[in-house]
Amino acid sequence: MQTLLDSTALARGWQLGDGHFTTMHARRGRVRLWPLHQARLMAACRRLHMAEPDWAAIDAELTALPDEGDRVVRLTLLRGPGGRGYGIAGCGATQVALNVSPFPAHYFTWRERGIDLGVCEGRLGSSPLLAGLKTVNRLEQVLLKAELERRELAEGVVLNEAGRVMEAVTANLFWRKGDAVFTPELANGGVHGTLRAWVMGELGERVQVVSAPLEALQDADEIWLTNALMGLVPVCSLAGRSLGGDYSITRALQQRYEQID
Ligand SMILES: C=C(O[C@@H]1C=C(C(=O)O)C=C[C@H]1N)C(=O)O
Ligand SMILES: Cc1ncc(COP(=O)(O)O)c(C=O)c1O
Repeated sequence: MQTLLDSTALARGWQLGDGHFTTMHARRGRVRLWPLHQARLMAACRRLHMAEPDWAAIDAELTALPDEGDRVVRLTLLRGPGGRGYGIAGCGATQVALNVSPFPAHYFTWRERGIDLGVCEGRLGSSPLLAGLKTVNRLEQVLLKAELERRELAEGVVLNEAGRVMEAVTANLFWRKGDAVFTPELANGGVHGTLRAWVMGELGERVQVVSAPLEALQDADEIWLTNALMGLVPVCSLAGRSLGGDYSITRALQQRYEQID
């Protein structure tokens, strides 16, 4: 499925990476956590000074998804045609591409069995203007994913240049020490994940948003990753050290997440 994309809008996307996107899980024809995806898209449009897309047209497309199985639905918004160079004055309506693809089945295995988490050598740069946004500029993640592939790692913790824990390559992360739950502060980089927002809503004030060194993770009783496709994935070991197998919060959150659309 592909909609409403013309070559001039693609030109800004190709030439400048001038757009943002979200990747969603559709189950039996319904996009899970659509309100959180839409809220992030709206926030990104505001921060990037992009016009909002035609939400009614998008709703119509999403409503027409096949009522079966699991699918990946990627919604990309690119700034409309116009402007000169970087300039955005006079750019037209935001352009939309909706792509549906098969769901990566290994994420179901990851949810059940957990994964071994590495620590990436590559670091994230500081980018306060773009922090939290899922822009179509994802070259840092492309390079980090290349590192995972080279080292045959399922996923890896990514630090920033100051050595603070930021996220994983394709996911956000949480950890628990005793009763306290933590997630990295993302004021200078990273993606404000929809599943991260959902977990923070579920756990409320129990979650502390912190700037933490790798040692905090190494000292954790439980670690889990989140993204809209993988859901909540328990971490069995960090850099080769077992975490002890207590997945209590991860399992409780997984159960709650299963019950919602
Ligand atoms: C780049 C996309 O989505 C991100 C990347 C992955 C992945 O590499 O597995 C998964 C979810 C997103 N974080 C995309 O084109 O959907
Ligand atoms: C770098 C990065 N961080 C975090 C996330 C998690 O975001 P979400 O929960 O919306 O999937 C993703 C992908 O989805 C990502 O690519």
